[in-house]
Amino acid sequence: MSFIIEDFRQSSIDNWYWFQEALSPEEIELLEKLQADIPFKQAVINANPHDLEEYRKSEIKWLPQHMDECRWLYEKFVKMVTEANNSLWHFELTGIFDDLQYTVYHEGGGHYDWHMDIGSGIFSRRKVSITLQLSDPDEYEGGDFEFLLGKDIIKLPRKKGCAIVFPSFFLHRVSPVTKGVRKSLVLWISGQPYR
Ligand SMILES: O=C(O)CCC(=O)C(=O)O
Ligand SMILES: [Fe+2]
Repeated sequence: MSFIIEDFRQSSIDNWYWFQEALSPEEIELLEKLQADIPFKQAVINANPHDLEEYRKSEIKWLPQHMDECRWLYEKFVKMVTEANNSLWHFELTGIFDDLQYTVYHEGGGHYDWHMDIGSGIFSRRKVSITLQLSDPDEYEGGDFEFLLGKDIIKLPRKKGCAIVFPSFFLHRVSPVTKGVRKSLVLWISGQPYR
């Protein structure tokens, strides 16, 4: 009789991780100066492009990986994702396929409906997502970043400068902003399709 020896390492795939102060107020100020020179792009979604406005209403711009001034930001994000991944999931992560996304949701319906960050084609490489709150909770109403886990809606922390790290297959949304403006910084860490 022979036995197959497997590595039965456990993975907490239904759990997330967060950092209370991922960026300091001074670092956020620096980032805001950096992004001011970059133009906004039309946001695309991988769900139903016909419902663009209905599904997602936000302004986005990309902070390029190759821009030297952005390097410190990428380093911080990679460090956070590595810590989260080593603690919870143990996914094979190999790189960053998309640039850092700077996102703005305006009063009067700025939102992003329930979605996963993975999809077919190039989106199948996203494995871990990280979102960083760039706005003071007092500056806006609504605009909650939420997970749908089973039938529970989980509201994530709103504190300016905190970051939430989660598997890219989590269903998540940004509820409509009813007052003020909410901003976020999002990055996806990639690898071969999940393993
Ligand atoms: O704005 C956020 O915090 C999250 C945005 C998001 O889920 C996305 O761009 O995929
Ligand atoms: Fe997302």
